[in-house]
Amino acid sequence: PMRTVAVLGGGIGGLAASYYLCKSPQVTKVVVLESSSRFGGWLWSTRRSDGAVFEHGPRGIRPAGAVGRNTLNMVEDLGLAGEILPVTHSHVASKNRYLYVKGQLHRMPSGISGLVRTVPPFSRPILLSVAMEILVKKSKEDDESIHSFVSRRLGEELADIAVDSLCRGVFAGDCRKLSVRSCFPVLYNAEQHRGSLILGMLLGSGPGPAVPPGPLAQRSVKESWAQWSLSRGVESLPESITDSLLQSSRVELHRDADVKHICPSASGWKIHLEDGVVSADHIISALPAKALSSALPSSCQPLIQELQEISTVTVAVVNLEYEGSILPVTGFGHLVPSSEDRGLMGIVYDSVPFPQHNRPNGQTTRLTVMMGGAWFQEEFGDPDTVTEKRLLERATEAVQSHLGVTSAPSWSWVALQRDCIPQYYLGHHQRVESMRSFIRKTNLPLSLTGSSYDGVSVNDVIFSGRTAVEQLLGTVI
Ligand SMILES: Cc1cc2nc3c(=O)[nH]c(=O)nc-3n(C[C@H](O)[C@H](O)[C@H](O)COP(=O)(O)OP(=O)(O)OC[C@H]3O[C@@H](n4cnc5c(N)ncnc54)[C@H](O)[C@@H]3O)c2cc1C
Ligand SMILES: C=Cc1c2[nH]c(c1C)Cc1[nH]c(c(CCC(=O)O)c1C)Cc1[nH]c(c(C)c1CCC(=O)O)Cc1[nH]c(c(C)c1C=C)C2
Repeated sequence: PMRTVAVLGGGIGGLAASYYLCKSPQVTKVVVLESSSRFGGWLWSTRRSDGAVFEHGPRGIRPAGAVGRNTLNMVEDLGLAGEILPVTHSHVASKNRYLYVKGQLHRMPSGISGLVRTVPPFSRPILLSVAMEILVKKSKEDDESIHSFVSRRLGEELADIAVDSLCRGVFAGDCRKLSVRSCFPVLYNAEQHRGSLILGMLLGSGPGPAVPPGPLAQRSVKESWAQWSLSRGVESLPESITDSLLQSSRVELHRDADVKHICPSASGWKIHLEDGVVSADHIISALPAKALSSALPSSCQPLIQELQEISTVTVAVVNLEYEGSILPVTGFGHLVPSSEDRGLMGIVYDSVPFPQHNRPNGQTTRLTVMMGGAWFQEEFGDPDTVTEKRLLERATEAVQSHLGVTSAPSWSWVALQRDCIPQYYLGHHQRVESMRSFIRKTNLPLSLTGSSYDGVSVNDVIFSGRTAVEQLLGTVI
Protein backbone atom coordinates (compact mmCIF):
# COMPACT_ATOMS: atom_id res chain seq x y z
CA PRO A 1 0.00 0.00 0.00
CA MET A 2 1.15 3.51 -0.85
CA ARG A 3 0.58 5.84 2.07
CA THR A 4 1.39 9.47 1.29
CA VAL A 5 2.22 10.72 -2.19
CA ALA A 6 3.44 14.30 -2.59
CA VAL A 7 2.80 15.89 -5.97
CA LEU A 8 5.19 18.78 -6.66
CA GLY A 9 3.77 21.48 -8.94
CA GLY A 10 0.11 22.38 -9.41
CA GLY A 11 0.15 22.93 -13.17
CA ILE A 12 -2.06 20.72 -15.35
CA GLY A 13 0.53 17.91 -15.03
CA GLY A 14 0.49 17.86 -11.21
CA LEU A 15 -3.29 18.24 -11.07
CA ALA A 16 -3.80 15.39 -13.55
CA ALA A 17 -1.47 13.12 -11.56
CA SER A 18 -3.41 13.96 -8.36
CA TYR A 19 -6.73 13.32 -10.12
CA TYR A 20 -5.55 9.82 -11.16
CA LEU A 21 -4.05 9.11 -7.69
CA CYS A 22 -7.47 9.80 -6.17
CA LYS A 23 -9.02 7.13 -8.36
CA SER A 24 -7.01 4.48 -6.49
CA PRO A 25 -7.99 3.22 -3.04
CA GLN A 26 -4.31 2.21 -2.54
CA VAL A 27 -3.34 5.82 -1.80
CA THR A 28 -4.15 7.16 1.67
CA LYS A 29 -3.07 10.75 1.20
CA VAL A 30 -2.16 13.11 -1.66
CA VAL A 31 -0.37 16.40 -0.90
CA VAL A 32 -0.13 18.89 -3.78
CA LEU A 33 2.52 21.62 -3.39
CA GLU A 34 2.30 24.65 -5.70
CA SER A 35 4.62 27.65 -5.31
CA SER A 36 2.37 30.29 -6.86
CA SER A 37 -0.96 31.56 -5.59
CA ARG A 38 -3.04 29.70 -8.19
CA PHE A 39 -3.30 26.23 -9.72
CA GLY A 40 -3.17 25.57 -13.45
CA GLY A 41 0.34 26.73 -14.41
CA TRP A 42 0.35 27.87 -18.06
CA LEU A 43 -3.41 27.28 -18.39
CA TRP A 44 -4.39 30.84 -17.71
CA SER A 45 -7.50 32.66 -19.00
CA THR A 46 -8.64 36.23 -18.38
CA ARG A 47 -12.43 36.52 -18.12
CA ARG A 48 -13.34 40.14 -18.51
CA SER A 49 -16.40 41.38 -16.63
CA ASP A 50 -18.23 41.99 -19.93
CA GLY A 51 -17.93 38.27 -20.80
CA ALA A 52 -14.95 38.31 -23.19
CA VAL A 53 -12.33 35.60 -22.64
CA PHE A 54 -8.59 35.87 -23.47
CA GLU A 55 -6.07 33.04 -23.26
CA HIS A 56 -2.49 33.73 -22.14
CA GLY A 57 -1.42 30.09 -22.58
CA PRO A 58 -2.93 27.20 -24.55
CA ARG A 59 -6.12 28.01 -26.44
CA GLY A 60 -7.06 24.90 -28.38
CA ILE A 61 -6.82 21.24 -27.43
CA ARG A 62 -6.86 18.45 -29.99
CA PRO A 63 -9.28 15.52 -29.51
CA ALA A 64 -7.40 13.09 -31.78
CA GLY A 65 -5.45 10.00 -30.75
CA ALA A 66 -5.23 8.15 -27.47
CA VAL A 67 -3.99 11.21 -25.54
CA GLY A 68 -6.80 13.37 -26.98
CA ARG A 69 -9.45 10.78 -26.04
CA ASN A 70 -7.94 10.50 -22.57
CA THR A 71 -8.38 14.25 -21.95
CA LEU A 72 -11.97 14.17 -23.22
CA ASN A 73 -12.76 11.25 -20.88
CA MET A 74 -11.43 13.36 -18.00
CA VAL A 75 -13.39 16.44 -19.13
CA GLU A 76 -16.55 14.34 -19.19
CA ASP A 77 -15.87 12.80 -15.78
CA LEU A 78 -15.42 16.32 -14.35
CA GLY A 79 -18.85 17.34 -15.66
CA LEU A 80 -17.43 19.87 -18.14
CA ALA A 81 -18.99 18.36 -21.30
CA GLY A 82 -21.65 21.09 -21.40
CA GLU A 83 -18.96 23.78 -21.58
CA ILE A 84 -17.10 22.37 -24.59
CA LEU A 85 -16.65 24.61 -27.63
CA PRO A 86 -15.77 22.31 -30.54
CA VAL A 87 -14.22 23.42 -33.84
CA THR A 88 -14.92 20.88 -36.60
CA HIS A 89 -12.55 19.86 -39.41
CA SER A 90 -14.82 21.61 -41.93
CA HIS A 91 -14.63 24.97 -40.07
CA VAL A 92 -12.53 27.72 -41.74
CA ALA A 93 -10.29 27.82 -38.68
CA SER A 94 -9.31 24.20 -39.42
CA LYS A 95 -9.03 24.63 -43.20
CA ASN A 96 -7.15 27.93 -43.37
CA ARG A 97 -3.73 28.49 -41.87
CA TYR A 98 -1.33 30.98 -43.37
CA LEU A 99 2.39 31.58 -43.73
CA TYR A 100 3.72 35.13 -43.86
CA VAL A 101 6.58 35.03 -46.38
CA LYS A 102 8.25 37.92 -48.24
CA GLY A 103 5.72 40.37 -46.89
CA GLN A 104 2.66 38.37 -47.98
CA LEU A 105 0.18 35.93 -46.49
CA HIS A 106 -0.02 32.55 -48.23
CA ARG A 107 -2.63 29.94 -47.37
CA MET A 108 -0.89 26.70 -46.39
CA PRO A 109 -1.49 24.14 -49.09
CA SER A 110 -4.13 21.53 -48.29
CA GLY A 111 -6.17 18.93 -50.15
CA ILE A 112 -5.31 17.29 -53.47
CA SER A 113 -5.04 20.49 -55.50
CA GLY A 114 -2.71 21.95 -52.87
CA LEU A 115 -0.44 18.95 -53.41
CA VAL A 116 -0.35 18.68 -57.21
CA ARG A 117 -0.06 22.39 -58.06
CA THR A 118 2.81 24.75 -57.38
CA VAL A 119 1.55 26.93 -54.54
CA PRO A 120 3.55 29.93 -53.41
CA PRO A 121 5.70 30.40 -51.35
CA PHE A 122 6.90 26.96 -52.55
CA SER A 123 8.67 26.63 -55.92
CA ARG A 124 7.41 23.18 -56.90
CA PRO A 125 4.38 20.96 -56.22
CA ILE A 126 4.58 19.36 -52.77
CA LEU A 127 3.49 16.06 -54.34
CA LEU A 128 6.87 15.92 -56.10
CA SER A 129 8.73 16.08 -52.81
CA VAL A 130 6.31 13.58 -51.32
CA ALA A 131 6.68 11.11 -54.22
CA MET A 132 10.48 11.32 -54.07
CA GLU A 133 10.35 10.79 -50.32
CA ILE A 134 9.55 7.08 -50.72
CA LEU A 135 12.93 6.58 -52.42
CA VAL A 136 15.03 8.25 -49.70
CA LYS A 137 17.03 5.75 -47.65
CA LYS A 138 16.40 5.42 -43.95
CA SER A 139 18.84 7.03 -41.52
CA LYS A 140 20.91 4.89 -39.16
CA GLU A 141 21.30 7.73 -36.66
CA ASP A 142 19.76 7.43 -33.23
CA ASP A 143 18.41 11.00 -33.40
CA GLU A 144 18.50 13.96 -35.76
CA SER A 145 17.38 17.59 -35.82
CA ILE A 146 13.93 18.18 -37.30
CA HIS A 147 15.43 20.44 -39.97
CA SER A 148 18.00 17.86 -41.04
CA PHE A 149 15.40 15.06 -41.08
CA VAL A 150 12.97 17.01 -43.27
CA SER A 151 15.68 18.41 -45.61
CA ARG A 152 16.96 14.90 -46.15
CA ARG A 153 13.56 13.35 -46.82
CA LEU A 154 11.46 16.19 -48.31
CA GLY A 155 13.93 18.85 -49.39
CA GLU A 156 15.46 22.04 -48.07
CA GLU A 157 12.61 24.34 -49.06
CA LEU A 158 9.95 22.55 -47.01
CA ALA A 159 12.38 22.41 -44.08
CA ASP A 160 13.29 26.12 -44.29
CA ILE A 161 9.77 27.46 -44.63
CA ALA A 162 7.04 25.01 -43.60
CA VAL A 163 8.80 23.05 -40.89
CA ASP A 164 10.71 26.04 -39.51
CA SER A 165 7.32 27.77 -39.02
CA LEU A 166 5.59 24.68 -37.65
CA CYS A 167 8.24 24.30 -34.92
CA ARG A 168 7.78 27.95 -33.98
CA GLY A 169 4.00 27.43 -33.81
CA VAL A 170 4.23 24.42 -31.50
CA PHE A 171 7.52 24.61 -29.56
CA ALA A 172 8.39 28.30 -30.04
CA GLY A 173 11.66 26.66 -31.01
CA ASP A 174 14.39 26.30 -33.61
CA CYS A 175 13.95 23.25 -35.86
CA ARG A 176 17.73 23.17 -36.39
CA LYS A 177 18.19 22.23 -32.72
CA LEU A 178 14.99 20.35 -31.85
CA SER A 179 15.00 16.54 -31.94
CA VAL A 180 12.75 14.82 -34.47
CA ARG A 181 12.64 11.70 -32.31
CA SER A 182 11.27 13.53 -29.25
CA CYS A 183 9.24 16.34 -30.89
CA PHE A 184 7.64 14.34 -33.72
CA PRO A 185 7.87 10.66 -32.70
CA VAL A 186 5.29 9.79 -35.38
CA LEU A 187 7.67 10.97 -38.14
CA TYR A 188 10.69 9.31 -36.56
CA ASN A 189 8.84 5.99 -36.15
CA ALA A 190 7.46 6.13 -39.70
CA GLU A 191 11.02 6.25 -41.04
CA GLN A 192 12.32 3.64 -38.59
CA HIS A 193 9.49 1.13 -39.06
CA ARG A 194 8.28 1.74 -42.62
CA GLY A 195 11.36 3.34 -44.19
CA SER A 196 9.30 6.36 -45.27
CA LEU A 197 6.98 9.05 -43.90
CA ILE A 198 4.47 8.51 -46.68
CA LEU A 199 4.36 4.76 -46.18
CA GLY A 200 4.19 5.32 -42.43
CA MET A 201 1.18 7.63 -42.86
CA LEU A 202 -0.54 5.20 -45.23
CA LEU A 203 0.15 2.01 -43.29
CA GLY A 204 -0.14 3.49 -39.80
CA SER A 205 2.35 3.25 -36.98
CA GLY A 206 0.78 0.32 -35.14
CA PRO A 207 -1.46 0.42 -32.08
CA GLY A 208 -0.92 3.27 -29.63
CA PRO A 209 -1.92 3.09 -25.96
CA ALA A 210 -5.40 1.66 -25.48
CA VAL A 211 -7.78 4.39 -24.31
CA PRO A 212 -11.43 3.46 -24.82
CA PRO A 213 -13.49 6.50 -25.86
CA GLY A 214 -16.27 7.63 -23.54
CA PRO A 215 -19.44 9.25 -24.94
CA LEU A 216 -17.79 12.68 -25.30
CA ALA A 217 -14.78 11.29 -27.20
CA GLN A 218 -17.22 9.33 -29.40
CA ARG A 219 -19.10 12.54 -30.08
CA SER A 220 -15.83 14.23 -31.09
CA VAL A 221 -15.27 11.53 -33.73
CA LYS A 222 -18.86 11.57 -34.99
CA GLU A 223 -18.86 15.37 -35.29
CA SER A 224 -15.29 15.44 -36.61
CA TRP A 225 -13.74 17.88 -34.12
CA ALA A 226 -10.31 19.29 -34.96
CA GLN A 227 -9.87 21.14 -31.65
CA TRP A 228 -11.88 22.34 -28.68
CA SER A 229 -11.90 24.93 -25.89
CA LEU A 230 -14.23 25.63 -22.95
CA SER A 231 -16.85 28.37 -22.70
CA ARG A 232 -15.08 30.12 -19.80
CA GLY A 233 -11.60 29.45 -21.20
CA VAL A 234 -9.21 26.51 -20.85
CA GLU A 235 -8.44 27.51 -17.25
CA SER A 236 -11.81 25.93 -16.37
CA LEU A 237 -10.06 22.57 -16.71
CA PRO A 238 -7.55 23.01 -13.82
CA GLU A 239 -10.25 24.83 -11.81
CA SER A 240 -12.57 21.90 -12.20
CA ILE A 241 -9.87 19.34 -11.29
CA THR A 242 -9.03 21.42 -8.21
CA ASP A 243 -12.73 21.47 -7.20
CA SER A 244 -12.99 17.71 -7.61
CA LEU A 245 -9.80 17.13 -5.57
CA LEU A 246 -11.20 19.29 -2.77
CA GLN A 247 -14.18 16.89 -2.55
CA SER A 248 -11.84 14.16 -1.37
CA SER A 249 -10.79 14.00 2.27
CA ARG A 250 -7.57 12.28 1.18
CA VAL A 251 -6.25 15.34 -0.69
CA GLU A 252 -4.42 18.38 0.67
CA LEU A 253 -3.94 21.25 -1.76
CA HIS A 254 -1.31 23.86 -0.86
CA ARG A 255 -0.78 27.10 -2.75
CA ASP A 256 2.08 29.52 -1.95
CA ALA A 257 4.07 26.38 -1.09
CA ASP A 258 7.46 26.75 -2.75
CA VAL A 259 9.41 23.48 -2.62
CA LYS A 260 12.92 24.52 -1.57
CA HIS A 261 14.67 21.26 -0.98
CA ILE A 262 13.84 17.57 -0.85
CA CYS A 263 15.94 15.00 1.00
CA PRO A 264 15.67 11.25 1.31
CA SER A 265 14.49 9.93 4.70
CA ALA A 266 14.18 6.43 6.15
CA SER A 267 10.81 5.77 4.51
CA GLY A 268 10.75 8.23 1.64
CA TRP A 269 11.27 11.99 1.52
CA LYS A 270 11.29 15.10 3.68
CA ILE A 271 10.10 18.07 1.62
CA HIS A 272 11.28 21.44 2.87
CA LEU A 273 9.08 24.46 2.26
CA GLU A 274 9.67 28.08 3.31
CA ASP A 275 7.76 27.49 6.53
CA GLY A 276 7.63 23.79 7.25
CA VAL A 277 8.40 20.22 6.29
CA VAL A 278 6.15 17.65 4.60
CA SER A 279 6.89 13.90 4.76
CA ALA A 280 5.96 11.60 1.91
CA ASP A 281 6.55 7.99 0.87
CA HIS A 282 6.77 8.91 -2.79
CA ILE A 283 7.16 12.08 -4.86
CA ILE A 284 5.59 12.67 -8.24
CA SER A 285 7.41 15.70 -9.63
CA ALA A 286 5.39 17.77 -12.09
CA LEU A 287 7.84 20.66 -11.72
CA PRO A 288 9.78 22.13 -14.64
CA ALA A 289 13.06 20.14 -14.93
CA LYS A 290 15.25 22.99 -13.66
CA ALA A 291 13.04 23.61 -10.61
CA LEU A 292 13.29 19.92 -9.66
CA SER A 293 17.04 19.94 -10.21
CA SER A 294 17.56 22.80 -7.75
CA ALA A 295 15.47 21.04 -5.09
CA LEU A 296 17.26 17.67 -5.26
CA PRO A 297 19.94 16.62 -2.74
CA SER A 298 23.56 16.31 -3.89
CA SER A 299 23.31 12.51 -3.65
CA CYS A 300 21.30 12.77 -6.91
CA GLN A 301 24.12 14.51 -8.80
CA PRO A 302 23.76 12.63 -12.13
CA LEU A 303 20.04 13.44 -12.14
CA ILE A 304 20.64 17.10 -11.23
CA GLN A 305 23.06 17.43 -14.14
CA GLU A 306 20.73 15.95 -16.75
CA LEU A 307 17.68 17.89 -15.53
CA GLN A 308 19.65 21.12 -15.94
CA GLU A 309 20.39 20.29 -19.54
CA ILE A 310 16.69 20.46 -20.48
CA SER A 311 16.38 24.08 -21.60
CA THR A 312 13.28 26.19 -21.99
CA VAL A 313 12.26 29.28 -23.97
CA THR A 314 10.43 32.46 -23.01
CA VAL A 315 7.41 33.61 -25.03
CA ALA A 316 5.77 37.06 -25.04
CA VAL A 317 2.04 36.54 -25.49
CA VAL A 318 0.14 39.70 -26.46
CA ASN A 319 -3.67 39.57 -26.55
CA LEU A 320 -5.30 42.31 -28.61
CA GLU A 321 -8.93 43.27 -29.06
CA TYR A 322 -10.04 45.44 -31.99
CA GLU A 323 -13.42 47.02 -32.67
CA GLY A 324 -15.18 45.60 -35.72
CA SER A 325 -14.23 42.78 -38.09
CA ILE A 326 -10.78 43.85 -39.14
CA LEU A 327 -9.25 40.68 -40.63
CA PRO A 328 -8.46 40.65 -44.38
CA VAL A 329 -8.50 36.80 -44.35
CA THR A 330 -10.20 34.16 -42.23
CA GLY A 331 -8.63 31.11 -40.58
CA PHE A 332 -6.74 29.89 -37.50
CA GLY A 333 -3.91 32.35 -37.85
CA HIS A 334 -0.55 32.75 -39.51
CA LEU A 335 3.00 31.68 -38.79
CA VAL A 336 6.18 33.53 -39.72
CA PRO A 337 9.34 31.55 -40.65
CA SER A 338 12.51 32.59 -38.81
CA SER A 339 14.05 33.75 -42.11
CA GLU A 340 11.30 36.39 -42.40
CA ASP A 341 11.31 37.75 -38.85
CA ARG A 342 13.16 35.99 -36.06
CA GLY A 343 11.38 37.64 -33.13
CA LEU A 344 7.78 37.40 -34.32
CA MET A 345 6.56 33.79 -34.47
CA GLY A 346 2.92 34.12 -35.40
CA ILE A 347 -0.54 35.55 -34.83
CA VAL A 348 -3.63 33.57 -33.82
CA TYR A 349 -7.01 34.89 -35.05
CA ASP A 350 -8.81 33.77 -31.86
CA SER A 351 -12.17 35.22 -32.91
CA VAL A 352 -12.37 32.83 -35.87
CA PRO A 353 -12.20 29.46 -34.03
CA PHE A 354 -13.83 30.78 -30.84
CA PRO A 355 -16.25 33.67 -31.55
CA GLN A 356 -18.02 32.63 -28.31
CA HIS A 357 -15.14 34.30 -26.43
CA ASN A 358 -15.75 37.69 -28.06
CA ARG A 359 -17.41 40.40 -26.02
CA PRO A 360 -21.15 39.73 -26.35
CA ASN A 361 -23.17 42.47 -28.09
CA GLY A 362 -20.84 44.21 -30.47
CA GLN A 363 -18.51 43.14 -33.20
CA THR A 364 -14.91 42.71 -32.09
CA THR A 365 -11.83 40.81 -33.25
CA ARG A 366 -9.48 39.11 -30.78
CA LEU A 367 -5.91 38.30 -31.86
CA THR A 368 -2.92 36.85 -30.02
CA VAL A 369 0.61 37.73 -31.12
CA MET A 370 3.36 35.30 -30.03
CA MET A 371 6.93 36.60 -29.91
CA GLY A 372 10.38 35.58 -28.75
CA GLY A 373 10.75 31.86 -28.12
CA ALA A 374 14.21 30.55 -29.07
CA TRP A 375 14.96 34.07 -30.45
CA PHE A 376 13.84 36.02 -27.36
CA GLN A 377 17.28 37.05 -26.12
CA GLU A 378 18.65 38.19 -29.51
CA GLU A 379 15.50 40.17 -30.34
CA PHE A 380 14.44 41.61 -27.01
CA GLY A 381 17.42 41.09 -24.68
CA ASP A 382 17.02 40.08 -21.04
CA PRO A 383 13.37 39.22 -20.19
CA ASP A 384 13.89 41.04 -16.88
CA THR A 385 14.51 44.39 -18.56
CA VAL A 386 12.23 44.33 -21.62
CA THR A 387 9.25 46.66 -21.18
CA GLU A 388 5.59 45.80 -21.77
CA LYS A 389 5.35 48.92 -23.90
CA ARG A 390 8.02 47.66 -26.30
CA LEU A 391 6.35 44.24 -26.59
CA LEU A 392 2.94 45.81 -27.19
CA GLU A 393 4.35 48.14 -29.85
CA ARG A 394 6.12 45.30 -31.63
CA ALA A 395 2.88 43.25 -31.60
CA THR A 396 0.61 46.01 -32.92
CA GLU A 397 3.15 46.92 -35.63
CA ALA A 398 3.07 43.31 -36.82
CA VAL A 399 -0.75 43.32 -36.91
CA GLN A 400 -0.54 46.50 -38.96
CA SER A 401 2.07 45.31 -41.46
CA HIS A 402 0.94 41.67 -41.80
CA LEU A 403 -2.81 42.22 -41.75
CA GLY A 404 -3.16 45.85 -42.86
CA VAL A 405 -4.97 46.83 -39.67
CA THR A 406 -4.50 50.56 -39.18
CA SER A 407 -6.75 51.08 -36.14
CA ALA A 408 -5.36 50.82 -32.63
CA PRO A 409 -6.50 47.96 -30.38
CA SER A 410 -9.26 48.89 -27.95
CA TRP A 411 -7.87 46.54 -25.28
CA SER A 412 -4.58 44.68 -24.78
CA TRP A 413 -2.77 42.39 -22.35
CA VAL A 414 0.95 41.61 -22.38
CA ALA A 415 2.12 38.41 -20.67
CA LEU A 416 5.81 37.57 -20.49
CA GLN A 417 5.79 33.78 -20.10
CA ARG A 418 9.26 33.03 -18.75
CA ASP A 419 10.73 29.59 -19.51
CA CYS A 420 7.31 28.34 -20.52
CA ILE A 421 8.10 25.73 -23.20
CA PRO A 422 10.77 23.03 -22.70
CA GLN A 423 12.98 22.38 -25.71
CA TYR A 424 13.62 18.76 -26.61
CA TYR A 425 17.02 19.10 -28.23
CA LEU A 426 19.04 16.36 -29.90
CA GLY A 427 19.53 13.45 -27.51
CA HIS A 428 16.48 14.33 -25.34
CA HIS A 429 15.13 10.79 -25.61
CA GLN A 430 18.44 9.36 -24.39
CA ARG A 431 18.61 11.88 -21.54
CA VAL A 432 15.12 11.07 -20.24
CA GLU A 433 15.85 7.36 -20.54
CA SER A 434 19.06 7.79 -18.54
CA MET A 435 17.34 9.82 -15.78
CA ARG A 436 14.62 7.22 -15.35
CA SER A 437 17.18 4.45 -15.31
CA PHE A 438 19.14 6.26 -12.54
CA ILE A 439 15.91 6.49 -10.53
CA ARG A 440 15.21 2.77 -11.00
CA LYS A 441 18.75 1.67 -10.15
CA THR A 442 18.97 3.78 -7.01
CA ASN A 443 15.40 2.89 -5.96
CA LEU A 444 14.47 6.54 -5.59
CA PRO A 445 10.77 6.89 -4.74
CA LEU A 446 10.41 9.56 -7.44
CA SER A 447 8.41 9.87 -10.69
CA LEU A 448 9.09 12.46 -13.40
CA THR A 449 6.07 13.97 -15.12
CA GLY A 450 5.01 17.28 -16.72
CA SER A 451 6.01 18.97 -19.97
CA SER A 452 9.78 18.58 -19.51
CA TYR A 453 9.88 14.91 -20.55
CA ASP A 454 7.24 13.22 -22.71
CA GLY A 455 5.53 15.90 -24.82
CA VAL A 456 4.48 19.52 -24.31
CA SER A 457 0.84 19.54 -25.37
CA VAL A 458 -1.88 19.68 -22.71
CA ASN A 459 -2.95 16.18 -23.80
CA ASP A 460 0.59 14.79 -23.53
CA VAL A 461 1.10 16.33 -20.08
CA ILE A 462 -2.19 14.92 -18.73
CA PHE A 463 -1.40 11.50 -20.17
CA SER A 464 2.10 11.62 -18.70
CA GLY A 465 0.54 12.27 -15.26
CA ARG A 466 -1.66 9.23 -15.74
CA THR A 467 1.27 7.03 -16.82
CA ALA A 468 3.31 8.11 -13.77
CA VAL A 469 0.44 7.08 -11.46
CA GLU A 470 -0.15 3.77 -13.23
CA GLN A 471 3.52 2.87 -13.05
CA LEU A 472 3.69 3.84 -9.38
CA LEU A 473 0.66 1.75 -8.43
CA GLY A 474 1.39 -1.03 -10.89
CA THR A 475 -2.19 -0.97 -12.15
CA VAL A 476 -4.22 0.44 -15.02
CA ILE A 477 -6.62 3.18 -13.94
C1 LIG B 1 1.95 30.45 -24.68
C2 LIG B 1 1.67 28.98 -24.68
C3 LIG B 1 0.77 28.44 -25.60
C4 LIG B 1 0.51 27.07 -25.59
N1 LIG B 1 -0.42 26.58 -26.46
C5 LIG B 1 -0.79 25.27 -26.39
C6 LIG B 1 -1.86 24.78 -27.17
O1 LIG B 1 -2.48 25.52 -27.94
N2 LIG B 1 -2.20 23.48 -27.05
C7 LIG B 1 -1.56 22.64 -26.19
O2 LIG B 1 -1.92 21.45 -26.12
N3 LIG B 1 -0.53 23.07 -25.42
C8 LIG B 1 -0.15 24.37 -25.49
N4 LIG B 1 0.86 24.84 -24.69
C9 LIG B 1 1.63 23.90 -23.85
C10 LIG B 1 0.99 23.56 -22.49
O3 LIG B 1 0.17 24.60 -22.06
C11 LIG B 1 2.07 23.31 -21.44
O4 LIG B 1 3.09 22.46 -21.93
C12 LIG B 1 1.48 22.69 -20.18
O5 LIG B 1 0.49 23.53 -19.64
C13 LIG B 1 2.58 22.42 -19.15
O6 LIG B 1 2.01 21.90 -17.95
P1 LIG B 1 2.90 21.42 -16.72
O7 LIG B 1 1.97 21.10 -15.62
O8 LIG B 1 3.86 20.39 -17.16
O9 LIG B 1 3.81 22.68 -16.37
P2 LIG B 1 3.48 24.08 -15.65
O10 LIG B 1 2.20 24.63 -16.12
O11 LIG B 1 4.72 24.89 -15.80
O12 LIG B 1 3.30 23.65 -14.10
C14 LIG B 1 4.38 23.58 -13.20
C15 LIG B 1 3.92 24.18 -11.88
O13 LIG B 1 4.97 24.06 -10.92
C16 LIG B 1 5.03 25.22 -10.14
N5 LIG B 1 6.36 25.32 -9.55
C17 LIG B 1 7.53 25.70 -10.12
N6 LIG B 1 8.55 25.62 -9.25
C18 LIG B 1 8.01 25.17 -8.08
C19 LIG B 1 8.54 24.85 -6.79
N7 LIG B 1 9.85 24.99 -6.51
N8 LIG B 1 7.68 24.40 -5.82
C20 LIG B 1 6.36 24.24 -6.08
N9 LIG B 1 5.81 24.52 -7.27
C21 LIG B 1 6.62 24.97 -8.26
C22 LIG B 1 4.69 26.34 -11.12
O14 LIG B 1 4.23 27.49 -10.45
C23 LIG B 1 3.63 25.67 -11.99
O15 LIG B 1 2.31 25.93 -11.52
C24 LIG B 1 1.16 26.21 -24.66
C25 LIG B 1 2.07 26.75 -23.74
C26 LIG B 1 2.32 28.11 -23.74
C27 LIG B 1 3.28 28.67 -22.73
C1 LIG C 1 3.42 31.15 -32.68
C2 LIG C 1 3.60 30.50 -31.53
C3 LIG C 1 2.72 29.49 -30.95
C4 LIG C 1 1.36 29.25 -31.27
N1 LIG C 1 0.92 28.22 -30.51
C5 LIG C 1 1.93 27.74 -29.72
C6 LIG C 1 3.08 28.55 -29.97
C7 LIG C 1 4.42 28.39 -29.33
C8 LIG C 1 1.86 26.59 -28.76
C9 LIG C 1 1.20 25.36 -29.27
N2 LIG C 1 0.30 25.29 -30.31
C10 LIG C 1 -0.07 23.99 -30.48
C11 LIG C 1 0.62 23.17 -29.55
C12 LIG C 1 0.58 21.65 -29.45
C13 LIG C 1 -0.73 21.02 -29.35
C14 LIG C 1 -0.77 19.56 -29.74
O1 LIG C 1 0.22 18.97 -30.20
O2 LIG C 1 -1.84 19.00 -29.54
C15 LIG C 1 1.40 24.03 -28.76
C16 LIG C 1 2.31 23.65 -27.61
C17 LIG C 1 -1.04 23.54 -31.52
C18 LIG C 1 -0.62 23.88 -32.90
N3 LIG C 1 -0.61 25.16 -33.38
C19 LIG C 1 -0.23 25.15 -34.69
C20 LIG C 1 0.00 23.79 -35.08
C21 LIG C 1 0.40 23.33 -36.45
C22 LIG C 1 -0.23 22.99 -33.95
C23 LIG C 1 -0.10 21.48 -33.88
C24 LIG C 1 -1.40 20.78 -33.83
C25 LIG C 1 -2.35 21.05 -34.94
O3 LIG C 1 -2.05 20.74 -36.11
O4 LIG C 1 -3.43 21.62 -34.65
C26 LIG C 1 -0.07 26.30 -35.60
C27 LIG C 1 -0.03 27.65 -34.97
N4 LIG C 1 0.30 27.96 -33.70
C28 LIG C 1 0.27 29.31 -33.52
C29 LIG C 1 -0.10 29.89 -34.78
C30 LIG C 1 -0.23 31.37 -35.06
C31 LIG C 1 -0.27 28.82 -35.68
C32 LIG C 1 -0.62 28.77 -37.11
C33 LIG C 1 -1.28 29.46 -37.88
C34 LIG C 1 0.53 30.00 -32.24
